[in-house]
Amino acid sequence: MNDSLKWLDEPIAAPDEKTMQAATLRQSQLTKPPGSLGRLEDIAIRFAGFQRDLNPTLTKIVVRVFAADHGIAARGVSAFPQSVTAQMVENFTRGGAAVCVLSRTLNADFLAVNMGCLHDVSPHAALVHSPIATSTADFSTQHAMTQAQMHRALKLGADQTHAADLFIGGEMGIGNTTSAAAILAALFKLNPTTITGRGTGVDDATLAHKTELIEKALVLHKEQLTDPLAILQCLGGFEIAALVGAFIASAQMQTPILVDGFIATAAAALALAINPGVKPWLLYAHQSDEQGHQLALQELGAKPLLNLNMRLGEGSGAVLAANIIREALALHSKMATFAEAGVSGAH
Ligand SMILES: O=C(O)c1ccc[n+]([C@@H]2O[C@H](COP(=O)([O-])O)[C@@H](O)[C@H]2O)c1
Ligand SMILES: Cc1cc2nc[nH]c2cc1C
Repeated sequence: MNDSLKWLDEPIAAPDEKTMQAATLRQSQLTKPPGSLGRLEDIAIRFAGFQRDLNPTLTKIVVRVFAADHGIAARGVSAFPQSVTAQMVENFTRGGAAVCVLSRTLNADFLAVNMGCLHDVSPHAALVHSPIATSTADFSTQHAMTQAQMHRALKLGADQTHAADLFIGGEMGIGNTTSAAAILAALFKLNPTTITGRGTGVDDATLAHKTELIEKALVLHKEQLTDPLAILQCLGGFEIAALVGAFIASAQMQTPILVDGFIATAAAALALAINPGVKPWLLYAHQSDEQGHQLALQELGAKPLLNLNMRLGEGSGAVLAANIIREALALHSKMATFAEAGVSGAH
């Protein structure tokens, strides 16, 4: 691997088995029929392993929303104009976007990261300005980005991670469901018709056009689509590359990651293909309404926490689902045991 990418291969420690065993025992002693808190029990046990602490908490939550424009969007694959990417970045900095509202309730450490938009964005304390270019190139005719651009985007994403109780990576980029569908089709060798969806809400004709462009791109780049980094370079976006870098770096610093919707899942799939050690640190927040997300989750063997028919992106589904993790951890550490409460155990 190229020297500037060596960090991607750095080993990732596994969550602590001993603490998970102790947490499993504690779950069996809490005042409830065994297993009755369902997946909330597994979440608490996993977090005990993440934090090497029998009483894990969700206090420090880092939310980073990476935004970038896509060359493919000029082909008319979205229901919205490309100018919306930069406009939404302004909305993130002013706190008016869905992910901002949800992050505030959670008291999360929130920042937007401009990875490269067609339109200027005003400086703001809640905005990291890291543009790589004004947009990626149109991947239906050329590589979406140069190798140097991809390396920078991966590193800039990694730079946004910190040791924390949870990392959430969101994205914003008009056209990025086309990029994410192409990535997933290439990575899992799927027929583009099964994985391509309506994104922001395109009509039937635009969906057919979008699918055709992906089919064309997969043929054009065929020879190169043999490893995850080449797939990212040919078909990705700067914000998607930043997510890949952030997911790998988070796992390397033993910070669990809550994956959001369709685009974040494409980034997680690439991160896993690059460094499989990421796997135990990933949790999946929700099944997006984007057609293809269910299939992508299935390919990953991932079981999301929620299905609320959301398809917004921004990290919104993940920030929402973090509330469930917080409650799972509160139950785990604050419920009384049978012995403490004087409640009889099972026959
Ligand atoms: O996260 C998802 O599952 C999701 C599904 C559909 C759309 N989006 C968001 O919508 C934008 C991309 O949609 P589009 O139609 O422009 O490709 C981008 O900003 C995403 O955050 C996100
Ligand atoms: C308004 C709007 C907000 C978004 N947030 C994430 N993707 C988005 C796409 C649009 C169009």
